[in-house]
Amino acid sequence: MTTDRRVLVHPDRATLAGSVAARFVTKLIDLIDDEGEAHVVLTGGSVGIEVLAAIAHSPARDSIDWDAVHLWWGDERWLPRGDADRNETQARTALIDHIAIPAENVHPFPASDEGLELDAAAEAYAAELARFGRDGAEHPRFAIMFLGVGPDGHIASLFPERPGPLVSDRTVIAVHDSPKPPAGRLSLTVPVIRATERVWLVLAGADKAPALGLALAEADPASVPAAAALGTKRTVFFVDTEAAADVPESLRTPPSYWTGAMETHDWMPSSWEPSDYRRS
Ligand SMILES: O=C(O)[C@H](O)[C@@H](O)[C@H](O)[C@H](O)COP(=O)(O)O
Repeated sequence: MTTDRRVLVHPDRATLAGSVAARFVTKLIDLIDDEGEAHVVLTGGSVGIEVLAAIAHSPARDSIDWDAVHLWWGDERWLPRGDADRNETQARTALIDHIAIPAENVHPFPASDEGLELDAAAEAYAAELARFGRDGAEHPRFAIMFLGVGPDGHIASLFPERPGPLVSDRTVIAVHDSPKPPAGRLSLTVPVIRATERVWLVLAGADKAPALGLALAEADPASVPAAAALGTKRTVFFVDTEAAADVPESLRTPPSYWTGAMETHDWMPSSWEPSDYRRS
């Protein structure tokens, strides 16, 4: 586990989404070359879905061997299959419907109209995770996990001052009283997030600035769940200038650096690192 966090600041959310998409495509190609497969966790939320749409628009997306990719979700809203507010539905519309990924490689959470109660649905998803765990692991080895961040600092459906961020004995929880609608939700837990190799947090807008500042200051995860988001290899906050308002100037990438950068991202080698800044 590394506690190293990086903050990459982009001039606006469109540039942010394009930058993350470009990095995702190149990283995924490398991961599949090296390891033969990659398990990826998607997020709901506006920025997370914009990233997926940007991946769909990347000319390089067809260079990915999607047969080797498994898609999972960090959380889901307890709604009927196909509901426009389900994270799964939005991800399918933005990306999955446009790529040649086998249906069995897509692992959505159960939906509310499939005959399960919410708690049983959490257990069912935990069982699906365990089916792909190697050597008795409770879940697959996740190569990349996307996470959105709420203005209150929540990630996935782990909300501040609720039991969720503190759960450590399960991989999946049912949330019955989410402060963000709908009330019913399913979520991966912190131990799964922290077992992930690369945690990529995507956030934009001035209302996210306090949460970002507190997460970087390593606030108590019970109050700021985003502070618990750490990957075993890399933790990156992809943000826009508005969300970065509370990030010290010394840690920010100058917006001018990014101007025009999008035209070149699609073909940049995966070893390319923008002028990101480490915290220490
Ligand atoms: O189902 C959801 O709502 C989420 O997965 C949630 O954790 C989301 O990612 C954040 O609330 C950020 O959402 P925005 O980017 O829309 O602010």
